[in-house]
Amino acid sequence: MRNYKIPTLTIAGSDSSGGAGIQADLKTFSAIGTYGMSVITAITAQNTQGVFDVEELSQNIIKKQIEVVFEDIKPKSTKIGMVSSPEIILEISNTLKKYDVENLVVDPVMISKSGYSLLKPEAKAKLIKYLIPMAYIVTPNVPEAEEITGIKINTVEDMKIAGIKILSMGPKYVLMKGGHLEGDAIDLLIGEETFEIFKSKRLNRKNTHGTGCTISSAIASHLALGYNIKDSVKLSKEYITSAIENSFDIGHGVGPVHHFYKLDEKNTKGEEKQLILAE
Ligand SMILES: Nc1ncnc2c1ncn2[C@@H]1O[C@H](COP(=O)(O)OP(=O)(O)OP(=O)(O)O)[C@@H](O)[C@H]1O
Ligand SMILES: Cc1ncc(COP(=O)(O)O)c(N)n1
Repeated sequence: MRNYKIPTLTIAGSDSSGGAGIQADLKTFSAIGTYGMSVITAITAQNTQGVFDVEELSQNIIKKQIEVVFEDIKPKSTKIGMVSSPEIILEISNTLKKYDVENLVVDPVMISKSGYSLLKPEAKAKLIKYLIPMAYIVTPNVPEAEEITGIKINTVEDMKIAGIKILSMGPKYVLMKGGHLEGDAIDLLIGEETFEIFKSKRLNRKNTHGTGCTISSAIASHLALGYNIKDSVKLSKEYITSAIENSFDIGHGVGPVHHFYKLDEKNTKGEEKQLILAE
């Protein structure tokens, strides 16, 4: 059910090496089949080996990007990733409040896989106060959920307790991602009357740069295409599992996951299209 005319927006940081951030989000939107748009909050000088520098964009240009997008092409879903500072969070929250924002996915990005702090410590309280309550779904990983709730997470039961605490902060749903625990990769979808477990085998792969950005953008894409929350998470979990399974070595550090661009089943003459894979 791809629809290249369904607009989906990411508000996030740029990753110059293309594995995470805005670049991963736009690749995911295209692969799943929606029209991707972007509001850049910060530029990172980043590669597979780490984040080397960050420059935040001004509040003014962040606000203007959001305004001109919403006033021209209203997104069917919006995903928020790296937001960096308290001022940027306030600007995004105040600007989004002027619009009818559908399907807001908040990925509370804090620390990159390489250990660089992408959210200033003083911004955490603002993220909790302003962005989490606006969200349709929040997608924390284990360390992020620990930061947000103050609860230490070692087991799936702890994930559930922390997830329920985040739900009480105002979003409609929480997807607690268990990629950082040991054993199977277990994610929990928690809502007022919802509790679903999404489980996949843990894949032994080193190249997992951008997994969090990818699954949150996949959820945003599926919601925009009209899937309900459970199906959106189920299909997005399948997407990230296959993207990790096919992740590859590029650069000298932790490489990116692989985005599959599915072709539409039929071309305009109704013929089956052939996918040609390059070696
Ligand atoms: N080794 C793995 N094998 C299979 N699935 C995994 C693996 N690692 C992570 N996942 C899955 O990938 C998704 C992202 O989870 P993770 O907890 O890694 O997010 P994240 O830490 O936010 O990512 P990032 O480090 O990019 O910010 C989840 O669905 C998780 O279960
Ligand atoms: C701009 C930006 N946003 C998000 C991430 C998190 O992704 P990861 O944890 O895989 O490094 C990142 N590295 N860079």
